[in-house]
Amino acid sequence: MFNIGSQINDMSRWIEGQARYFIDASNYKNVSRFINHSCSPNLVNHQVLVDNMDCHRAHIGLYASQDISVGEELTFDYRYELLPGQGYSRRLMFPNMLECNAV
Ligand SMILES: C[S@@+](CC[C@H](N)C(=O)[O-])C[C@H]1O[C@@H](n2cnc3c(N)ncnc32)[C@H](O)[C@@H]1O
Repeated sequence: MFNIGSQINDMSRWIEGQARYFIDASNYKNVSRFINHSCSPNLVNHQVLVDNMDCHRAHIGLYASQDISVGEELTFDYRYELLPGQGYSRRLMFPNMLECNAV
């Protein structure tokens, strides 16, 4: 059996401490590169293990957090941080750009 909890904690250490992995869309990208930031987004992100249980290869999945109308812009919160055992809290992915008044 795999210990998912410890793998998730490993992932939080990358992000909180010496992050060894990041997503760079300069060479390989998908449609998610067009999604803008919002402080009140209609998408949330979760790590998703695809094909294997290796958290080093986790995908970032974007999921609707509410009903979304046809033609409505999709947005997610760029502020993102994993905390051990707590899912995610917030950290600016683009620190110079986007501040939200509400935390
Ligand atoms: C992943 S891209 C999003 C798609 C981009 N707006 C485009 O048209 O290709 C991230 C960049 O979009 C811009 N951006 C994203 N959200 C924004 C927002 N809420 N307000 C202003 N600019 C935003 C910033 O320039 C940011 O570096």
